[in-house]
Amino acid sequence: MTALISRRAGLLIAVDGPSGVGKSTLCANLSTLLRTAGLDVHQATQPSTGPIGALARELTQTVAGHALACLYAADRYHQATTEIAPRLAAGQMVVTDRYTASGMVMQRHDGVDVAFLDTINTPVLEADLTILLTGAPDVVRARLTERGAHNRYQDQPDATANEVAYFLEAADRLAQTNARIERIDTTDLDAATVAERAAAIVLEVPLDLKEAS
Ligand SMILES: Nc1ncnc2c1ncn2[C@@H]1O[C@H](COP(=O)(O)OP(=O)(O)OP(=O)(O)O)[C@@H](O)[C@H]1O
Ligand SMILES: Cc1cn([C@H]2C[C@H](O)[C@@H](COP(=O)(O)O)O2)c(=O)[nH]c1=O
Repeated sequence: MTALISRRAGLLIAVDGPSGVGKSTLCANLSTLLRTAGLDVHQATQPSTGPIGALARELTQTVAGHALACLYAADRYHQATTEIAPRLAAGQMVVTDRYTASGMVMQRHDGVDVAFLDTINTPVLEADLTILLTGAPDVVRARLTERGAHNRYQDQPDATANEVAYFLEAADRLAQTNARIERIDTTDLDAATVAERAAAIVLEVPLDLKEAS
């Protein structure tokens, strides 16, 4: 897949996976470990903290389907050009909490078809590495329940099992585009161990990936 924005430096690391699996926890812990290792890390999140991201987050309760999918995709494109690409060009590593895979998955809950989601989520800026967190659905559900739902998707009892399956499918489709995906099964791992494994993976990403664009 051709990235439309050229990158001169820095790596884009996407952390993705089902709601409640531990993405935000990992992004915080991973960023700390990578900074300790001497890297200059910028933490991003999808939806972004910008105006389109705020709108997407707000409208998730009342808007559904194709319209919401396009709003999230618009936020991703805007964030790629205004927030992420400049950081990469300045030589920072960007760690993002959710990215393309979430776009390929989340509006499946609303019945949007996979081909449409894959098309609108063709990345304007491809992640150099996607770390997909997965886990047994009952374990992920328990984490989500303990933390509390953030929106209507997370309130649905069968959402977790569906998301676990949808993300694994999305990872397979991304892998077919030569995207680099690494899965971590978090079922039996504590948060510190997940972060250590993720940091080891990130630090092994070949630097020549930076030149791909
Ligand atoms: N490896 C782990 N083992 C056990 N609990 C964990 C682990 N990682 C995170 N948690 C806990 O699980 C809950 C959900 O974690 P977190 O908010 O990081 O998930 P998330 O994937 O970012 O969720 P969302 O997609 O809803 O934002 C939190 O209470 C967190 O402390
Ligand atoms: C990127 C993206 C996100 N969403 C939804 C999924 C979650 O319900 C929220 C983000 O909440 P979080 O608990 O802070 O992770 O946004 C989506 O529906 N589509 C997307 O592309």
